[in-house]
Amino acid sequence: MSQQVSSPPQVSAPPTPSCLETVVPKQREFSWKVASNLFVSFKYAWCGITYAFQSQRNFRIHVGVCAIAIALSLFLQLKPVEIAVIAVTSGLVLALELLNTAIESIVDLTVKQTYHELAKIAKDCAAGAVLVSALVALLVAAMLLLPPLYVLIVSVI
Ligand SMILES: Nc1ncnc2c1ncn2[C@@H]1O[C@H](COP(=O)(O)OP(=O)(O)OP(=O)(O)O)[C@@H](O)[C@H]1O
Repeated sequence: MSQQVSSPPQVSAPPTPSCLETVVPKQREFSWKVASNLFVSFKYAWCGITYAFQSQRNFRIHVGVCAIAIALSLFLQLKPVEIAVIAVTSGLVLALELLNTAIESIVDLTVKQTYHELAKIAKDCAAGAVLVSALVALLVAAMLLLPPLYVLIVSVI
C-alpha cells in the first residue's frame, strides 16, 4: 500500500527591503486625500489639534496644566535649560494625548461598537502611554518648580 505524503504548504517569504516598493506604493493611493503642500498639511494638523481640544476633556486639562507649568517657570525665572526641560515634557504629554485620540478613532473605525480584546489592549496601552508621560512631566515640574516657589512664598510671608 503506497502512502501519499502531502507536501507542506508553501509559505511566501516576507517582503525584503528591496521589494518593499512594489508592496507599498509611494503615492499613498489608499488615502482619500493627500495634502497638496506644506501649508495645507499644517491646516489639517491644526484641525486635529482643535478636534482633540474640543472633544477630549483630558487634552484640555493637559493643555491647562502645561500652560501653567511653563508660565510658572518663566515667572520664577528658571534657567533656560530648565524651562526647556519643562517644555519638552509638556509637549510630549500633549503629543501622546493626540496619538491616543488618533488610536481611539482608528480602533472605533475598525471594530465600531463591538467588544474586541485587541481593541481593549490598543486603547488601554495608548491611555497608559499618556499616563506615564503625564506622571514623568509632573515629577519633572515638581522638581524644578517647587524649590524656587517655596523660596518665593517664604520670602513673601
Ligand atoms: N471596542 C472595544 N473593545 C474592548 N474594549 C473597549 C472598546 N472600546 C473601549 N474599550 C475599553 O473602554 C475603555 C475606555 O474607552 P475609550 O474609548 O473611552 O478610551 P479612553 O482612552 O478611556 O478615552 P479618553 O482618552 O477619551 O478618556 C478603553 O480603555 C478600553 O479598555
